[in-house]
Amino acid sequence: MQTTLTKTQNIYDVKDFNLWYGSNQALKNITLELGEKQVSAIIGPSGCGKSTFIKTLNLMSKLNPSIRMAGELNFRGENLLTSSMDLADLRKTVGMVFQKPNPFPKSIYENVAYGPRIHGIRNKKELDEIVETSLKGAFLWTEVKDRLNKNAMGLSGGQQQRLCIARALATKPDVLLMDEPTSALDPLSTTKIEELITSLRETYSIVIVTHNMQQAARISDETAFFYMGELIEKGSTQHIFSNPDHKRTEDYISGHFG
Ligand SMILES: Nc1ncnc2c1ncn2[C@@H]1O[C@H](COP(=O)(O)OP(=O)(O)OP(=O)(O)O)[C@@H](O)[C@H]1O
Repeated sequence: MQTTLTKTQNIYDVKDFNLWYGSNQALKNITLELGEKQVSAIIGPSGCGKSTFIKTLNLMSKLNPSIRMAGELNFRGENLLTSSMDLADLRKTVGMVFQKPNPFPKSIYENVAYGPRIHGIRNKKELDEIVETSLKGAFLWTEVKDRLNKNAMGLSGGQQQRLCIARALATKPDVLLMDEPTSALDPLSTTKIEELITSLRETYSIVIVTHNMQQAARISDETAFFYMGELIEKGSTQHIFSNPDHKRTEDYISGHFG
């Protein structure tokens, strides 16, 4: 469990947020704030809406035409549901890492340089610097610095996931969304990613969906518990794991259901 940081401001302020897949309502009246430069964990049983929620934070949900959203999804004070913010700009600021590592079938270098190139950086020296800084930031540099031109698909699963984190860091985001980033990894790779998240928390606001209670307890500052599309409670991780307000939260954390 992380020591509490002095909270400067909230990066997200979600109010009365609802989401439907066709006629099926997956998120119901969600109201919560997500703090800047801290790790916020989203937990809850399968199907409670965790992935749906995290995907709305960079409007990935807009890719699915059956989805309808209502309410407020304020990012730095701007409601993403009504704002004209460019989606590419939003996704540059709000990076995402998925459950299964998904590097491009290109070289390690090209995976990291891809985002900055799309955003107009052409200078080789500048790209070299971004690639090195991002790989260092993702704790991968020493393992790959001598084979940057080798295909990323030749890396181990854990290395691929750290490469995906480096790829997200390369566009200099403020927020990192991580949807079960370690569920496909072995325990050693999981530990490395957890250490990485703890180090990134100094610089980035991180939101992580996890099924792993110990992981949420180890790395997050705040935890939100979702159940059947509703937010049951959210608070400091210490509070949620030691003395939650709701019995359902306690039952879930103690393994009585889910
Ligand atoms: N693409 C989709 N189309 C229609 N319904 C969906 C879609 N994705 C999710 N749902 C529904 O939305 C609800 C929430 O699903 P979601 O995947 O967000 O839950 P989750 O908590 O992330 O689950 P898990 O822990 O199993 O990944 C479920 O009822 C699910 O069936």
